[in-house]
Amino acid sequence: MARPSRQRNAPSTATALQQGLVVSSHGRHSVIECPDGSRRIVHPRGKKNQAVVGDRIAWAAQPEGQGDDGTIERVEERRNLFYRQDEMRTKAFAANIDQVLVWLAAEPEFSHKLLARALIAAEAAHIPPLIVLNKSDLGELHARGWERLAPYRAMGYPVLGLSLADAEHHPNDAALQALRQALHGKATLVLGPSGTGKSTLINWLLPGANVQTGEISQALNSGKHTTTSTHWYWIDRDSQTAVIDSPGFQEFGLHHVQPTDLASYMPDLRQHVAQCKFYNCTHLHEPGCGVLAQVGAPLAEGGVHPLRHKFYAELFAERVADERY
Ligand SMILES: Nc1nc2c(ncn2[C@@H]2O[C@H](COP(=O)(O)OP(=O)(O)OP(=O)(O)O)[C@@H](O)[C@H]2O)c(=O)[nH]1
Ligand SMILES: [Zn+2]
Repeated sequence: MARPSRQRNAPSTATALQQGLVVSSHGRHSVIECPDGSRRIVHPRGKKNQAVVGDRIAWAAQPEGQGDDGTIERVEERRNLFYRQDEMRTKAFAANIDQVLVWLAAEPEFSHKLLARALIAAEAAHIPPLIVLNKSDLGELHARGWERLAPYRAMGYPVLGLSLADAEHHPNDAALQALRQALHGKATLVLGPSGTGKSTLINWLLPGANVQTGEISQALNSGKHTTTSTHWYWIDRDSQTAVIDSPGFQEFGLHHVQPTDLASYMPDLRQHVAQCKFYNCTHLHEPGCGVLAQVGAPLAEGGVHPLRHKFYAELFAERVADERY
């Protein structure tokens, strides 16, 4: 029996709202996990889908006869949101996460700039980062990458070196165990360049992960395997530990970070700011600047690596230039 058409867009006050966790997102559609573990597709009432992976949402079932998809009625308040932003748009990675794992490898060689930008975005969102350098089986190349990470270790970020090659045959490997330990009980967003082993990581943590996303994502992507969307994977039976993978990126805009806040999101600079003579010091040229005084000093003694200060100055200039327009 046909229903009156006005019901189509009527708010669903009659239907009790249900809770769901957004586990993947595909443009206008999101896949949610319900408290009973079942999954279903939901979409917003309006054009734009505000929900991102990791969001808790309240959703309503469609009136009978109007399909299985639910509608997103409310996105619950977020604990945090990890995102990047350029002039054009904001690109959210995930909400409500406990840490950001920047996943790098001996090869391809990582970019300091992208790493530094991702770390600043994490600091700005108050989400603790950790760094992994994969492919330690590549010897010399790995040693070089490890050396390039020295400033990040010195500024206090946890950095793990490991190899996922043949990982399933080395369950007692100390570094792999340390990684599992770091992930335990948390929701971790994994972020990193292409070719570093992120898919290998998910498959090691969760053999058969592709199967788990199976049916619904195939329906939404017309069967082609996609790495262009973000997925939330529970890696334990109790749904306490999750990893979230995300598509790679070439740019990491920080339009949401004020130039004068930058130093407070860079731990190596931050530790010296209190020594600056002027309260509004930009740490670029001022006399009596606590940061400039440490540029080139040994890292072990709290020194600021010259490349880090150069990066800071460039990013500062970039952000100031953005604000002029
Ligand atoms: N030598 C070595 N190779 C590895 C290791 N981990 C992964 N690989 C290889 O690196 C290549 C890239 O791994 P993927 O897991 O596809 O990398 P990804 O980060 O998911 O890359 P995209 O899918 O392009 O985003 C594959 O050939 C893996 O077999 C490792 O620890 N050592
Ligand atoms: Zn200063």
